[in-house]
Amino acid sequence: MNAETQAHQAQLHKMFSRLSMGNAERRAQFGYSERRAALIALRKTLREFEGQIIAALAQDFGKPETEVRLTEIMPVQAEISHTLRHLKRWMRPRRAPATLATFGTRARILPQPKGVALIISPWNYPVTLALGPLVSALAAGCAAVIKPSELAPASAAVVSQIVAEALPEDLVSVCEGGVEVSEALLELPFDHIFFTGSPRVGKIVMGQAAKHLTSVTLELGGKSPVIVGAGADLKRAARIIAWGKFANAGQTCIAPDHVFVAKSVEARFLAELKSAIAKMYGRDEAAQAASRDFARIISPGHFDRLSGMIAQAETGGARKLTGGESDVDSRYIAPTVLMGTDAQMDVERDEIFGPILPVIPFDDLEAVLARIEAGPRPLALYVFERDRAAIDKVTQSSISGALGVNLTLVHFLHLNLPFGGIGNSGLGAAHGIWGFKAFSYEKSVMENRFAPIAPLMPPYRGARKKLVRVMARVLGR
Ligand SMILES: NC(=O)c1ccc[n+]([C@@H]2O[C@H](COP(=O)([O-])OP(=O)(O)OC[C@H]3O[C@@H](n4cnc5c(N)ncnc54)[C@H](O)[C@@H]3O)[C@@H](O)[C@H]2O)c1
Repeated sequence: MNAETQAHQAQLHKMFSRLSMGNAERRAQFGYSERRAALIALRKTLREFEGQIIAALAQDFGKPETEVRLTEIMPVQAEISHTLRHLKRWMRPRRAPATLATFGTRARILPQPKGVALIISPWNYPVTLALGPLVSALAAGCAAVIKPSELAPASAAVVSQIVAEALPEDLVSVCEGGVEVSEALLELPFDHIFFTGSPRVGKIVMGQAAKHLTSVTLELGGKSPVIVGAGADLKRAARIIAWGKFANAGQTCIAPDHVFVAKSVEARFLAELKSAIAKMYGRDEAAQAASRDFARIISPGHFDRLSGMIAQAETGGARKLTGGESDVDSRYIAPTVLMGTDAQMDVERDEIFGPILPVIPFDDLEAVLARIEAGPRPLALYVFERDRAAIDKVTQSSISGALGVNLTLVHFLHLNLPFGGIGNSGLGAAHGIWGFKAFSYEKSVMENRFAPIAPLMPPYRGARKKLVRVMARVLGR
């Protein structure tokens, strides 16, 4: 470890100590009114920084202004408003009725802040995925350290400014920087880690958390399949799938990764898909490249990875329905639909996380469900159908973080639903009360009023022995 790294680590240590030393005081003083005030301050500052947020995301990866408003600013505002409406109820201790064995006691469940939380966020929605979890942390009464992604540095700087402006530094700190900052932070004994990112790094985070037995929420990624059944409204399905895929240039954790389409409607679906893309982003290659509504790829590394996926698929015999054009300087990859891909190609094996959509025809829904079952658990699974029996079949027989029927993406906005994955796509959940619970510990508090405890104590002889035997029999029933 060099001197600079050592100095940096000492600095992080100091920051962590400052935050965690205030834990007991914070529990006593960061009550409903104070949490409410912090959330209102965050909402106000977010509004004041709208212009800077839009500029930062344009700089980081050409994210269109309207998409920024819709997916970076509005979701955080909505999370704050929802929390303000419900926080008092979430914080209230819940009465736990006595059971037969605990007759004579009074009990309640008291949600308490876990302490100091670490929020590690990715680059693809750099504001929403840093400040959204922060809303839940503050609601729960935690202090927090945010580590934004180094791949979206302008957005990370704005997140840092917003936090510094809205909240005291002994409550929330932002640590900008790369993997080394994340690694140094993961050495510290945080009380909860909320990680959003890839399954690969999620495993590292969980491994590091295990060293301190720190609890984790893991919001991960993976391949989210779409099933377009023979009974789907194809025009509507095509538009909704194209939007879900190509928003943020496909760099969305719950973006449709690939489409399975019933063979009987494949040709009509592909025609509708082509026309939906043309309608949204432009009729020809030049118009699409000039579209102000289509984002760029985050980094040269990801640009190369995605270009490699297209090249490998084409070499292996896949055909393009539309797209495939790219420009390395601006990191532009056109909305691309591929047909004739196979299971050996990277595009069918790895999470795509870019504007490439393989469309795979099927004869047998059972076989599609078996293939999904055989792979890692998806974060989202989408089905487009009008036939209720087919929808029910997919709903009952599949496991995924969420199931969207005749929609893509918008379940992220439903704050009365838990948002999270299972297995490879994550652990735990975010949003609304589930976000609050992620950062809270539910403490059992039990008071003795007139519980008959004395007869349970030794020496076990005579009448007492008999009584305990009868009690054990009755209570064990
Ligand atoms: N479930 C969700 O809500 C959700 C949302 C957005 C993105 N994602 C997923 O995130 C991924 C894309 O984001 P990304 O590329 O920023 O993910 P990533 O896992 O590469 O990085 C996420 C964060 O982890 C840090 N990090 C990277 N390597 C690390 C290491 N070795 N040790 C410690 N920290 C490290 C990064 O600095 C960054 O802040 C995709 O897989 C996507 O599906 C999931």
